[in-house]
Amino acid sequence: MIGVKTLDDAEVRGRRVLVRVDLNVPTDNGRVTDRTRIQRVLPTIQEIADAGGRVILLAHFGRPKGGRSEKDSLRPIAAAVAEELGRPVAFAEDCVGEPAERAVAALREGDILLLENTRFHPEEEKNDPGFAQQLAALGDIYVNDAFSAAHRAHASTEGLARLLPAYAGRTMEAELQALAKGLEKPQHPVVAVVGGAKVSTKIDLLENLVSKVDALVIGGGMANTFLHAIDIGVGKSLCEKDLAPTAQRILDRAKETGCAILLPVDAVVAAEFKAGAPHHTYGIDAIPSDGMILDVGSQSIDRIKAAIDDARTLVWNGPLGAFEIAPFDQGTVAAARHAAARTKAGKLVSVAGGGDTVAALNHAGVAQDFTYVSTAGGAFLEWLEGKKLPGVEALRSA
Ligand SMILES: Nc1ncnc2c1ncn2[C@@H]1O[C@H](COP(=O)(O)OP(=O)(O)O)[C@@H](O)[C@H]1O
Ligand SMILES: O=C(OP(=O)(O)O)[C@H](O)COP(=O)(O)O
Repeated sequence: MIGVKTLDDAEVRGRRVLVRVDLNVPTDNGRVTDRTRIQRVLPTIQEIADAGGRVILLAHFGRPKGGRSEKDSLRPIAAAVAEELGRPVAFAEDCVGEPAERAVAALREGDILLLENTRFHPEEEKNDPGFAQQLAALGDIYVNDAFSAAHRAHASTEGLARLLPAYAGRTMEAELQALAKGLEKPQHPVVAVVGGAKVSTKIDLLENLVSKVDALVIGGGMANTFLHAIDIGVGKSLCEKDLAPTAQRILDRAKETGCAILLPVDAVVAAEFKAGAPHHTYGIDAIPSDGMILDVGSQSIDRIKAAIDDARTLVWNGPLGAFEIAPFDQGTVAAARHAAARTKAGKLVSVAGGGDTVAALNHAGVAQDFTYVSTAGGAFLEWLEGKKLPGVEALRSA
């Protein structure tokens, strides 16, 4: 169904397996503050090591622009991976050349090695064929388990798949299966929930969604631009007024495709963007001129829940309000819990992604109840935009 070879098709015993992972995790003074991405790639690493493969992990960290820097070294991440795995992880000071070759040569069956940041070489981001060849020379086969970096056509995410027998790792496989269920071959009706701060970062995404889904819920700061476009006053709310024609075009397109658009019918308004700020719920026609919309109101929440009840598939990106500051998290939390309950009851396939979306679902305490929550930010958005991801395409044509 997903059109790629997986670990089921790979013979790994005794072989040097180059495994591309995404270890681009948040850190504070070298300490990893969220290990989700590390935990996601453990099954692939364990499976290959347990089957007698020699695991060579390839990853980038930060955006060092081709130069070496202590702050972008993967060395501290190797320690975190080892801790999570409960087995040793060797580290090589460079991802190509003598340090890498020496470390690879020392690997026994079942051993695990992490190579230093691929982006310490500018050739990585240029997808330089010579650099990809140098990486390929270190392995016998290639496994890509980094969906969240698959929107980059880099040597370690794309080039390598063209040089070695290439397979999807278990996380990549799960991600592609979930995405196929979410939007590529979903069960209809499909409802998309899109929120977040701005329209400007999600124009392509909204345009793609209105041609694919049956209903689109627009919430968060971006809803204000749509409300402004249909002549509803939004007071001092976040609003990209210059994008009103774009919002109108998306609304017109939705009419053509028969996609129902759900905009807020009421909103929680405060005078300032601050936790616990005095707030009041107004009908959407009556937003005070000095007020700021920070969440959807209770009637809007009921409509969103009803739209979720009508759907068999849900795709979600972006919070419905300023969920980081209470009580403006209520719309997001209520909708997330409702979707989670429908999913647990076996009535909904729910797929969510995006940095703040994952944080919002965790905040609501229901991320584990969704069918799939992607750890990808940019790659998930590009997929929602309907773009082909170079890392995935390379696996498909391998
Ligand atoms: N009504 C609103 N006014 C201001 N900011 C909002 C509003 N609704 C949501 N936001 C903000 O949008 C941000 C998330 O947007 P975004 O980065 O687009 O989401 P994601 O990372 O999931 O794609 C959050 O920080 C949230 O506080
Ligand atoms: O963390 C990442 O991006 P994301 O936060 O958009 O998911 C990926 O590792 C890609 O990194 P990049 O955006 O520096 O190419």
